Amino acid sequence: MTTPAHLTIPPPGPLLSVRDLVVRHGPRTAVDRVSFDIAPGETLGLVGPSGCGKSSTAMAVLQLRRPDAGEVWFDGQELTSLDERRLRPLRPAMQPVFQDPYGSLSPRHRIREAIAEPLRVQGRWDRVSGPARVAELLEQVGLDPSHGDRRPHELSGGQCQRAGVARALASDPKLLVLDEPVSALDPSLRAGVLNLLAELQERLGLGYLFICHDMAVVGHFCDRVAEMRDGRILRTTASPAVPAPRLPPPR
Ligand SMILES: Nc1ncnc2c1ncn2[C@@H]1O[C@H](COP(=O)(O)OP(=O)(O)OP(=O)(O)O)[C@@H](O)[C@H]1O
Repeated sequence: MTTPAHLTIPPPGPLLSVRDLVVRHGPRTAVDRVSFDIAPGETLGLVGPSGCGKSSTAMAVLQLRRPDAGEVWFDGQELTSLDERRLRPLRPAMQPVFQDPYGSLSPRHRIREAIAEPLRVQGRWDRVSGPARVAELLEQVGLDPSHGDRRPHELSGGQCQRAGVARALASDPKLLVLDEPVSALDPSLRAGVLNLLAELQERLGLGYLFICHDMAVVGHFCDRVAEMRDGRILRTTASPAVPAPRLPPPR
């Protein structure tokens, strides 16, 4: 039986749509008219040799570095045309997770405080629901409540990266920009963090821009892969239609 035309639901539009993005560092064009889309719940891998412009693309998508040209449509809004005041309320919905798990958390603050900070800054903290939300986030990323009382250097790299993910999730994001999120981790810890990211995506419908130089990881983890060279995207290919098996858990 066919569905009447007036009852069909249109497919959701892209969560992120990047159009002809240009980023220059002085005379050097690091990103040269790059375009791509990411749908809700989708992972786009961005791969390419060192210096090809992956991180510059990520920073420009996040508007942490304003691009020199092009458009970044996120959740229906064009970000490059917004001034900082109008951008501020949109920033929580797109969160970065960087390579160095220790570098993205203040060494002075306990993990619990680091996760609470976005809730406080965004005016979503109260004495009852705040600590409960932090406890829930710790649990969501597979950390014990006791990890919340430690400082970053008292955690392993993998635990610290999980804490960084929990802090990103505290902002209720729709998009995570993952810039080499497991490259600095001991190989035995990588699969655990990647499996966590896959589970969170499934549960929360997050879109991921996933920067990585390890093609084996990219093949397992991404729906589509964009290959970058010299600031340009050479091609975008789909991963195999059959979902790849989950990576084995860490030993
Ligand atoms: N802040 C900056 N000032 C000047 N040049 C920069 C700056 N950031 C990046 N570049 C240059 O822009 C180009 C792209 O760098 P980018 O870090 O985006 O590449 P990448 O693909 O992420 O590299 P890697 O994999 O090594 O992190 C490189 O030539 C780099 O040297």
